[in-house]
Amino acid sequence: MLLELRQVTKRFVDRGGDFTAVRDVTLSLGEDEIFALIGESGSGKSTLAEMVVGLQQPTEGSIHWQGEAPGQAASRPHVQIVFQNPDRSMNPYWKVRDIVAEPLILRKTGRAEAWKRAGDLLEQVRLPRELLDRRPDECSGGQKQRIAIARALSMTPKLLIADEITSALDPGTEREMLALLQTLKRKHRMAVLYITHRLETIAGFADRIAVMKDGAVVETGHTASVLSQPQSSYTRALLAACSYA
Ligand SMILES: Nc1ncnc2c1ncn2[C@@H]1O[C@H](COP(=O)(O)OP(=O)(O)OP(=O)(O)O)[C@@H](O)[C@H]1O
Repeated sequence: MLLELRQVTKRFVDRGGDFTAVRDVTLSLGEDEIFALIGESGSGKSTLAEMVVGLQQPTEGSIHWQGEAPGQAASRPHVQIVFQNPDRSMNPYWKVRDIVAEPLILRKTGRAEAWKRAGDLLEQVRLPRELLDRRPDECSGGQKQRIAIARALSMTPKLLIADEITSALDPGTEREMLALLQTLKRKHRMAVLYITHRLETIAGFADRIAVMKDGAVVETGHTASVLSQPQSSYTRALLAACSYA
């Protein structure tokens, strides 16, 4: 297994009191699988993802990476996250070539080589090299998501986390994005943790899914069996609310 979460809980404490965002979650992710995390807004998906990346620490439980001692405070270039709003991770004044090349330059790749790799990476996410000279506001939302993926790929991740990356895209662009993620997963032999509130998007895409409600995983299994024979009443309700009804 690439990654294991064992009884992970995250509690936030503020003036309003205690709030448990993630509750006793145990999950594992294989080396080249697409794992979808499904749940309504506020169910704890992003908090879980942030713990996997290391942006948040679990209050209880532990996260184990293959080949890494538990709790080892390593920087993790091998896990990259792409967010719903690509503008969050892009400097609006920079050209696309600098946005995609930045992680490489920070890791001491020479500028000329990093720019060349930026062009290759754009091709991998099926964008024309002409985009290298544009700024983010001259690109569409779907193009910006692909640019964010290209930048993440520059770190050759073992795990790519996609947090609601298709939520703002039209259905056709969303389908293209999912097909692209499948191709990239195979080419780069990486795992994908795909986070969404839309159960209807993951049939034929994700290998396994976990359904979250109020911070807890209420059901997990192979996508086809969860969709055809949901065990939890909550999953059944989600299915009934979308086109599987
Ligand atoms: N830093 C924080 N302090 C206090 N509460 C937080 C913090 N971060 C998240 N929460 C709360 O934890 C809960 C889970 O949030 P989270 O963003 O993980 O949900 P989500 O399923 O990703 O939702 P969405 O799809 O809307 O992004 C929410 O109720 C949120 O308000």
